[in-house]
Amino acid sequence: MDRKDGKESPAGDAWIRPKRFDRNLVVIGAGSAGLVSAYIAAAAKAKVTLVEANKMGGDCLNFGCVPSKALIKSAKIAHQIRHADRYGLEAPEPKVSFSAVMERIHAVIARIEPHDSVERYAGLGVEVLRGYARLVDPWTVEITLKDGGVQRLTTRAIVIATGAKPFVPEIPGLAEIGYLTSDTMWERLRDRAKVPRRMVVLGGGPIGCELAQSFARLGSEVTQIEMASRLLLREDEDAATLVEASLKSDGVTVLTNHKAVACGRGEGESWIDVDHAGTIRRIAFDEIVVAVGRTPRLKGFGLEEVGIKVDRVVETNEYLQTLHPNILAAGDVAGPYQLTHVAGHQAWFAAINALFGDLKRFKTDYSVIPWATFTDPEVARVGLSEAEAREKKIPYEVTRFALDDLDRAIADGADRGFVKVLTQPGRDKILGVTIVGEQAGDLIAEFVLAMKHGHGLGKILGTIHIYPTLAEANKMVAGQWRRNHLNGFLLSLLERFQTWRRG
Ligand SMILES: Cc1cc2nc3c(=O)[nH]c(=O)nc-3n(C[C@H](O)[C@H](O)[C@H](O)COP(=O)(O)OP(=O)(O)OC[C@H]3O[C@@H](n4cnc5c(N)ncnc54)[C@H](O)[C@@H]3O)c2cc1C
Ligand SMILES: NC(=O)c1ccc[n+]([C@@H]2O[C@H](COP(=O)([O-])OP(=O)(O)OC[C@H]3O[C@@H](n4cnc5c(N)ncnc54)[C@H](O)[C@@H]3O)[C@@H](O)[C@H]2O)c1
Repeated sequence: MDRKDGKESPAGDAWIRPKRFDRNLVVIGAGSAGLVSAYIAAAAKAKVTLVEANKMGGDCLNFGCVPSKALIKSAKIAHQIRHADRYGLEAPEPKVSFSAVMERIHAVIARIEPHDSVERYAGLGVEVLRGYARLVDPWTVEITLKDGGVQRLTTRAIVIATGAKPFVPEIPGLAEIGYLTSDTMWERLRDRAKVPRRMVVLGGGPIGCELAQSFARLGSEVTQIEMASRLLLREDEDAATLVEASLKSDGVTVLTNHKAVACGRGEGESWIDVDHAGTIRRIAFDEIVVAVGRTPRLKGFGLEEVGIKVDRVVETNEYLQTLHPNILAAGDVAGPYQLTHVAGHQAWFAAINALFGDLKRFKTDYSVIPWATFTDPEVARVGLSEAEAREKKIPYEVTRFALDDLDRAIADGADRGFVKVLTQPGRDKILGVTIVGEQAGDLIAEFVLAMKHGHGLGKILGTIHIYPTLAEANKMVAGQWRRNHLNGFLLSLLERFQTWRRG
């Protein structure tokens, strides 16, 4: 094909498409999206190169899901020790060795590292290059290798899986005083013997809430600052309210409707000024963690140079193709979600469409996407929230089951929370589920499966659940739905029948 053949690249007239290619696929970034894309390509017998500039495993393994969940576990145990008297045990103030907590976090990362290692992927048939990749044209990737040297590869297709990084707002003085983000905190706090005494967590999203609660439980005085009117804006208010109450009971000072306006240092300590309805308040701290969202890594590796728009995310169609159909994107860099399991889900579509898209393409399926925020209580969701249903004007009915009515939750002292199911009016078809409670992220799996395969609440009600488990909450909510929809006419007929049978 010569340069005038626009079939593969409508924007590619300025470049000459190679006649032959070194690779079937080059994947840029070895996080969740890149690893899965490369693995699928290798499984499909493609010649695939995976390029990683920093750490194999990307953000999830090194700076995100894995370290944060390891931190949450230590914090939860500290919390359980502190409140052991609720279970008839002595409740000493836990002695936290913060350096040991941090060491454990790094040990957990090290345990999981082999799953994402160069060796593992080489064994699966993926060539892994450590270095920084840059698009030269729609079919050529130049890699500045970590060990020195530059390598150019021509490739039929490219998957952009460069992820996202913490967004740092322009607050006067913030850069000068020094701040932590999820990218830096795990190394920067690694050798601290003690947990920071006073911490500010900027942001009330999932990252801010998980970190604020964990540090409070480990002994920090935490102030969490959120400029919106409440925490966890993506979730329904009833769910966020329970999380906020829990954070407060753990000692977090939650400041909603507070906007950070300036930072500085004076009299030996750092401070942040927050504006609440026109009143400025100063908060002193030892460490500040900025957790106000994550921005896709879009710049500096040639996307704009090949004409791809990079306003917010890499612009793709429903097949994850950019304006060059042979350049696709997956994971945080593509959006619309920023979740490891969605990155992996998209990766299948990106890899298959990259390799076979000119023969058959598959539309990315976002119909049933679950997620959880791992605060205590956890908040898990799949499908519509009430707020979304209202906004989209989708008719719905709500059925709730409160965990303080569930035997196992009562026995475990885990009775804060609820299961809330949205269904189509008059039908058991599930539109969305929110679960707040212990292990909500695990409990929701049953609803994810039901929604994925079109099973309604009736099917969940008809399924045996082990007694006594937290999972029974799912059946309970289905039972509640059934009771709400009993047929009055049928019931009165039954009553008359039974009366008649008694003679
Ligand atoms: C604190 C925290 C907690 C989180 N917790 C959860 C959770 O519990 N559950 C969940 O589902 N998600 C969670 N997430 C989100 C999750 O980490 C991300 O959604 C996921 O890592 C996205 O994967 P990705 O492959 O798109 O990007 P990444 O994991 O960011 O990988 C992209 C990789 O590309 C590399 N790269 C970038 N540019 C180049 C280049 N030009 N050349 C070569 N390499 C390049 C980067 O070095 C990086 O390693 C959390 C995130 C954070 C920060
Ligand atoms: N358990 C999980 O699945 C999990 C955990 C952590 C992160 N993540 C992913 O990472 C993404 C990023 O999370 P996040 O919590 O950083 O971002 P977010 O966008 O979810 O929340 C950021 C919050 O910060 C607030 N904010 C923004 N600017 C502010 C300012 N200047 N001052 C005060 N508040 C400000 C926003 O109003 C918002 O509520 C999430 O969208 C999620 O997809 C997932």
